[in-house]
Amino acid sequence: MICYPNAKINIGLNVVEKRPDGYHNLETIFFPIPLTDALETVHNPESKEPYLFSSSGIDIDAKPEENICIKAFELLKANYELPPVNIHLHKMIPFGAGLGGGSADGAFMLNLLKKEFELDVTEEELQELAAQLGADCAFFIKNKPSYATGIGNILQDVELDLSDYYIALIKPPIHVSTPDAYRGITPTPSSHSLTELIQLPVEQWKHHIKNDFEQSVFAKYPEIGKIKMELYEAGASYACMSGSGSSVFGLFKTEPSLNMPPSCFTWIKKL
Ligand SMILES: C[C@](O)(CO)[C@H](O)COP(=O)(O)OP(=O)(O)OC[C@H]1O[C@@H](n2ccc(N)nc2=O)[C@H](O)[C@@H]1O
Ligand SMILES: Nc1ncnc2c1ncn2[C@@H]1O[C@H](COP(=O)(O)OP(=O)(O)OP(=O)(O)O)[C@@H](O)[C@H]1O
Repeated sequence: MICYPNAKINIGLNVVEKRPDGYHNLETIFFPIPLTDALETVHNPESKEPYLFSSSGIDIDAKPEENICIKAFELLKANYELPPVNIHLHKMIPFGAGLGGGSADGAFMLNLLKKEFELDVTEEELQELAAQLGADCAFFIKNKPSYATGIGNILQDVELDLSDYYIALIKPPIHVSTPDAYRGITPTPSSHSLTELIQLPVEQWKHHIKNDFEQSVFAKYPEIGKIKMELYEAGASYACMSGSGSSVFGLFKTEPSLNMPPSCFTWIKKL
């Protein structure tokens, strides 16, 4: 069986407070986008190993057992009977990008194994397992535009139709560490909820919807802030860094023509 784990963008992100466990409570809108990896499982009854893992595409430079797909497999196997399986990941979503690609692979792996082996596991149970893999993973079980609070794992559906827009996604060759990005922030409660602010026309979002990571990340890596400026200069209705960076996205009414350096990953698509 095959599936296509997709990336997400964060439309606004407010880091509200630091928790005693070291994590942060936040407020964000998760929006799925059609930039995908491919993940395949093949039942291999002859194998003596619980899994055989292979990968292609972008090299993520991790041992198989460090791959979040395998962490998801092991987590499910600790709770349910799983026969031997061959797993192949074709990696296309840049990582260290704030696009949640690793989290998507983990969550989709859980769903794929559930389907392949017809496991009796509810969506709620899958969400709980996913949350153990990473703060962003629970979202990818639902994979619908969502308002997220808590550490990003308390989810509420939101109506958000961006099908009139093109998205341009730019990832410079910079890896932003998520824990470092959180350390760079002074948490502040927000005065208006993002569920209210996304009701405004997209053209007004730039005056109201921000990503709290931008200030410290742009100060450390001015190139990322410059990309956001260039997206506005190219006519973006709204532009924002995704998650803790380093990718930046722009929403455009018409297909943009961009002149980004070849070292940047550039992806443009009608939503
Ligand atoms: C920046 C975001 O992508 C926004 O969607 C997420 O908050 C990050 O989610 P993620 O990559 O799934 O994060 P995890 O792998 O669970 O955590 C990585 C590290 O980020 C920090 N972390 C993460 C999420 C959160 N709400 N507060 C945190 O402080 C913690 O130091 C944690 O050790
Ligand atoms: N399937 C996977 N996809 C991406 N990275 C993975 C995966 N499995 C393990 N990793 C490791 O996780 C690290 C990337 O995590 P990181 O959190 O930066 O990226 P991400 O989960 O793709 O997206 P985000 O930047 O939104 O959190 C890499 O160092 C990589 O070795």
